[in-house]
Amino acid sequence: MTTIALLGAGKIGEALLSGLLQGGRRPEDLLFTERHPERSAELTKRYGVASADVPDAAARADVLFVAVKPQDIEPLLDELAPVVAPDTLVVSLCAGLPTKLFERRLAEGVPVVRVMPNTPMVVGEAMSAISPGRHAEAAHLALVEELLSSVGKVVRVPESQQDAVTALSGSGPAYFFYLVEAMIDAGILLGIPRAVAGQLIIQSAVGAATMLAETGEHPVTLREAVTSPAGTTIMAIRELEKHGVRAALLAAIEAARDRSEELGRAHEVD
Ligand SMILES: NC(=O)C1=CN([C@@H]2O[C@H](COP(=O)(O)OP(=O)(O)OC[C@H]3O[C@@H](n4cnc5c(N)ncnc54)[C@H](O)[C@@H]3O)[C@@H](O)[C@H]2O)C=CC1
Ligand SMILES: O=C(O)[C@@H]1CCC=N1
Repeated sequence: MTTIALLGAGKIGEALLSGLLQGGRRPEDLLFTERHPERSAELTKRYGVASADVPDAAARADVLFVAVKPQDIEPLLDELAPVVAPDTLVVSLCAGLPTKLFERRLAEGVPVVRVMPNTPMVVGEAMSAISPGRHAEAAHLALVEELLSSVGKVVRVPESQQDAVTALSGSGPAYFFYLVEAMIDAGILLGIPRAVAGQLIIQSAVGAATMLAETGEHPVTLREAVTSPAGTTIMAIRELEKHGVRAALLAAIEAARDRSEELGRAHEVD
């Protein structure tokens, strides 16, 4: 059985740990490293998975998932460099960091796969985009695809698109949460109790997302079906257009893409 170690068990690391267990991986085939001892103890208690230090994880695991913040990567790379064997697969979940960074710092030939997942991983509905580094072969990509399929959907993209993917689906759930939050506020404005407004908006979001996923219809077609001539919806759409919501989304996602590129440039390699 493949042994998998998660390096950094925060929000994404824990979501992956939990998803891999739900997908049938045994606790004894999983390990994690975590710099906060109380966090380690909590996770071991919750999932029955042992913690390890970085050299131990590198010695025992076939696959290392790197799930620390991009800003915390350098000390981890210092620890990993002397202990990662060339046949260990390194999978980075870090926003912005190019596979070249890992290839430059780790032993020659170490296969690296870059992944951009998202937090719906906690409910098995992640969208993960994967890209191979220079030494990653078809079998490595297939293994990463299989592992991430236990926590959601997976697509393959060229690494040159990963900063854009980070802005779209990596950060994407935050934009939907923001929209839901604003719509619940609108319910409060209109005098609906918060709990009822929440129920109305969340079920509308679930229904709309399910229609998008299951009907295969274009979002424009689905929106037009809600928008009756001289009805209520068109009055709201006019306000959204007047306030530049579409342009704001384009600019917001472009800014997120730029930040992902900037996070990578902080560790610039040729
Ligand atoms: N939160 C999100 O929605 C997404 C995050 N990501 C990426 O996933 C990575 C993790 O993000 P989060 O889980 O949100 O961050 P987080 O801050 O919740 O988790 C990072 C964890 O790594 C631990 N850590 C840091 N340095 C360590 C070291 N040297 N050894 C062991 N543990 C160490 C920290 O104690 C923390 O628990 C980031 O690189 C982020 O860009 C990717 C997609 C979505
Ligand atoms: O905000 C961030 O930097 C991370 C990466 C994508 C989603 N969250």
